[in-house]
Amino acid sequence: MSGILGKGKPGAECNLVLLGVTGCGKSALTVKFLTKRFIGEYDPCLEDIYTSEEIVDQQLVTVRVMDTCDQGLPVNCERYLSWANAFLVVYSINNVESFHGCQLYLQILSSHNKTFRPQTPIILLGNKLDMDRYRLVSCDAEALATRFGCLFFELSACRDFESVQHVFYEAVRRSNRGTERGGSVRPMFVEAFVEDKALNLPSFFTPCYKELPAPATAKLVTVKTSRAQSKRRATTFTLLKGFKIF
Ligand SMILES: Nc1nc2c(ncn2[C@@H]2O[C@H](COP(=O)(O)OP(=O)(O)OP(=O)(O)O)[C@@H](O)[C@H]2O)c(=O)[nH]1
Repeated sequence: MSGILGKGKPGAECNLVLLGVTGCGKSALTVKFLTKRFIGEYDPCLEDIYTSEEIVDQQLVTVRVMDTCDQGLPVNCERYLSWANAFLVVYSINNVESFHGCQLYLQILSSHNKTFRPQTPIILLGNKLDMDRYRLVSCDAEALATRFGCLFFELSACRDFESVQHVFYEAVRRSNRGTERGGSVRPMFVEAFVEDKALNLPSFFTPCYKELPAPATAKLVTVKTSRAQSKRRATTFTLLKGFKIF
């Protein structure tokens, strides 16, 4: 198992796993990536895998996203450890416990990576950037990302879609690079991109509360239920119907 985004090869696939304590926004980020919408209500017991055909760097990729539900501490990690091509470890910037939860996940992933080659890329994600005025986690996160050699982004599931898509696409790219990921990756902030004019980045990184039009590229293709330990099964349709979409 490795990043399998083969150049020019049809049928590239990438399995992404979202980890983090309850309420950090894994489902909101997943649904935002898949539908461009922010979800306000959710079923905290849902764990599913969603599949979407994406064009990443001119390459068609089947991206599978596992939105996990550990209901507290990480358990039965085997269900995603060898399945994943990249991990997105999520916390809320306004919740210290969620940040502590990330540290636990990073330790598990790190020890898995020590025995697993090529190493599976990890991205640390500070979610709920729109709650910046209630921020409780800041530079600790940057230090944690550096310590575990992962990329670091801050973003918001209820802000612009492009920032969320950028992070998911970066996970796909990293999964392809595999061992190229060094031990001391420079931490990155989505918001830092906005301020760094020298980088000459496209304007879509500007934070934005406005919802974008209906999904075009992020169409849902298939849905598989594969919960090793969660309580309820549901198709994407039911999941999306069950959510209140703003
Ligand atoms: N303000 C704000 N709220 C968010 C954001 N992302 C998620 N939320 C809210 O946070 C709550 C939890 O979000 P979920 O996406 O269900 O969190 P989760 O990590 O999937 O939680 P579990 O399914 O229990 O593991 C919901 O009320 C969301 O509406 C965000 O970026 N900003």
